[in-house]
Amino acid sequence: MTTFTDQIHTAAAPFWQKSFDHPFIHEIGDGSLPDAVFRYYLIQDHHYLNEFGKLHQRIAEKLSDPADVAFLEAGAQGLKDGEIAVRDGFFETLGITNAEVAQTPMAPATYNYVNHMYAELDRGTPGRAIAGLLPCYWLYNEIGQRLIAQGSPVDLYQRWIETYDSDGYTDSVNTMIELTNKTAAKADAQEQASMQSSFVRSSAYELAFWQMAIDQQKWAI
Ligand SMILES: Cc1ncc(C[n+]2csc(CCO)c2C)c(N)n1
Repeated sequence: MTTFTDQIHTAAAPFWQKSFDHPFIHEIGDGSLPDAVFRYYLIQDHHYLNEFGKLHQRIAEKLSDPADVAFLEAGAQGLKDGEIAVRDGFFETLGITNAEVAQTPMAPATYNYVNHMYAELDRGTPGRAIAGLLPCYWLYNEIGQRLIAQGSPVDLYQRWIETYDSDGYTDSVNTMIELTNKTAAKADAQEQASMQSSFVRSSAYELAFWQMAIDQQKWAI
């Protein structure tokens, strides 16, 4: 049976393929990604992850099923203890200080991606916001699985890849997929279409995020 998430995955497939083929991903794999690009990515991602955690909390406040609330609250907490903490090690390796992070504004692509997810919640529904969170989990898992086979000759990039290929991480992806399907099952066709566009837009923003890092995108012209 085709599930709702199979359907939206197919709708977003061209964006996902472009992420798999993106120079950022290839260069993580072969180790040629310039330090400065990875640094900029990490600083922007720090801003992104902070908002992503807050979004989990905000969505949880609007749901009633205790299991769903618990999963999203654990996600918010897990981000603080897990992914964000792992990144602290990366920051140390690359000499990224809190002051540098604070002084670096969100790049346009980061700002647009984060604001898209808030808009799906505040001007839309919790279901659309959940669909907007899903590419983050799922795309990185597919990228991790593709890259792990080859590995990276650069230790830091290898550690980045391993973050997205652990069993615990794959479990959280599957729970997020289930939550999206459960939410879609309660939605009418119009709401399902809105959930799909939220998912596809987040997939487009994921693609833009790699290029943002390569360009070290800024607001100034
Ligand atoms: C732009 C961007 N998109 C996705 C991820 C990956 N990611 C961020 S939070 C989370 C959930 C559980 O840790 C996952 C998988 C990232 N780091 N940056």
